[in-house]
Amino acid sequence: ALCSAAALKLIDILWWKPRRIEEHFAKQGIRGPPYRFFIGNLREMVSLMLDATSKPMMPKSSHKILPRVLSFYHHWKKIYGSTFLLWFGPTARLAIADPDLIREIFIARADFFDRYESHPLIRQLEGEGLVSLRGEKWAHHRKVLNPTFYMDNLKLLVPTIGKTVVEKVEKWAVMSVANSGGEVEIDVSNWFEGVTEDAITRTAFGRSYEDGNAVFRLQAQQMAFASEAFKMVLIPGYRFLPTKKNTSSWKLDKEIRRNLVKLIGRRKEAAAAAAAADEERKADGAADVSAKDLLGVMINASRDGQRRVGPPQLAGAISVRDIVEECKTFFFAGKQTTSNLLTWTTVLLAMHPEWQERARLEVLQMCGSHDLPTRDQLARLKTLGMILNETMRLYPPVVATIRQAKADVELGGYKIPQGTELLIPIIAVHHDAQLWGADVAQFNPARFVDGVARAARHPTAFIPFGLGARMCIGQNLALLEARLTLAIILQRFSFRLSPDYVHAPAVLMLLHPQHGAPLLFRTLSSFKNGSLSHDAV
Ligand code: HEM
Repeated sequence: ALCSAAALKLIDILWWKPRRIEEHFAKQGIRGPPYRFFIGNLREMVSLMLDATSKPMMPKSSHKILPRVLSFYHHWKKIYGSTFLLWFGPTARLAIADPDLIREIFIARADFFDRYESHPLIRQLEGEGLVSLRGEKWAHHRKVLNPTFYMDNLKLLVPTIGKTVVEKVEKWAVMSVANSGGEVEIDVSNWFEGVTEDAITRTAFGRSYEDGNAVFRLQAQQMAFASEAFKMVLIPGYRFLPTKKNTSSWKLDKEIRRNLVKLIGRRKEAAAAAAAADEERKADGAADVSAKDLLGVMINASRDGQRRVGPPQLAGAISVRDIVEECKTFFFAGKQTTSNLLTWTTVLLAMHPEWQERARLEVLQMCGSHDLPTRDQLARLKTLGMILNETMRLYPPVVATIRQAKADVELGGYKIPQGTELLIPIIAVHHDAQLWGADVAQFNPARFVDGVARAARHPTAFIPFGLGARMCIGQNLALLEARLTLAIILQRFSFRLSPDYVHAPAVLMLLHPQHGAPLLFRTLSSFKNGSLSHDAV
């Protein structure tokens, strides 16, 4: 009897419930591709995606990338309108691209929605940190981690990150001068990852850079195993099987934890010693300047939590496991997002040399041709800011996000049952001609000349970092890093697309160039002439 009850329940989940949900939405005028047993619309989605990514963009330099990048959305939107129902297996997702409804979901009615429950393997990849936490634990972590991303704190990183970028690009200068054509070819999509990894390591670990780097190396390996395992997602319980990859991943997990526990111990000792020295310095009247790295603020919060009385969950103590998970999350959320932004910006500046020239002129006027840009100079690079916004409009690194209704809720007159997932296709909002005008597919940074609020016909038309309380915590860091890196490159090089570049934006979790982004860099004569180190080459 137990068996047949379970079987009935399964049939309900896989067949009757989806049919009821379809009917519920159909009555409200919301339609979509029909549900198919167990797989939902996955087969059509995969086939649309494979078809779209089998050929490059046509015409070659077009920015009309929605049909290629989010082919299933583009395809069904044409048939069912911009609000429609689709099926990720037996899970219903309502696609919503109306900016008024988006505002409701993220701001006015945010209490009714949560981050959706991602697949356990995705969670393993992204860590059980800020991105996936919910409720009180999320709120506590967000409060503890926020100060790390205040501009006053981040600006302390500018000289260190800047120096690393300069050292890295100096190698291009040497190579380009040595090459007969005077140019060097670099696949920037790989190259920028090195830069953003460095920045995120410094933000996370500060003074413990070397140790932090070792932890991130192990996490990168573990992420590679998790991505492999993701291919086996249809085998239930696969991630618990003692396969070779799984056991290696478990071993890595232990090693990461061991390293972090050691590191935390050392940091606690150093903090105690620094506090003692600080007392002495304060007695001498010296100023206290110290960057708050992620690890430091979490260690402090864990100590504060322990000091408070009361049951541990109420005290909100942050455990070593929490710290491990947050490290994973920040590595995951902070590295490729920013390197993708840098990649698309350089690709677009290579495609639009007139904007590259304007950006360079501004950088040279503001920062000079050799000096490391300061944080204040970077903040005043208006043209570069407009270019970054226009890049994120057309090529948002995070193309979509998902929410889940915590309870039955009404949204713009629609009745949404508890548990329904909402798919917000950020990129479709950014490519909507009704919001941006007839030139929506043109790369035109000038549309941002009077600020973001005036660029479109709706305040919620531009959401590359999300919206509301769960908006990206790393936004300041990402933009500061992007301005710094681009300013340093523009000071020293002009660049164009390599003849090998194929314009093929695609989504693999994030928006990335499917066939890489090879660009040709040439050292500027203004830079060569003034630079002793290059004259010597
Ligand atoms: C150009 C670069 C970046 C883009 C486009 C981006 C985009 C986003 C978006 C769209 C969200 C919201 C997701 C949602 O509402 O479901 C988000 C959240 C988040 N981002 Fe970023 N991000 C970038 C860089 C970074 C960096 C550098 C870090 C870390 C240092 C970071 C850490 C996070 C975290 C932790 C969250 C979750 C916040 C929360 O739920 O409280 N991101 N990001």
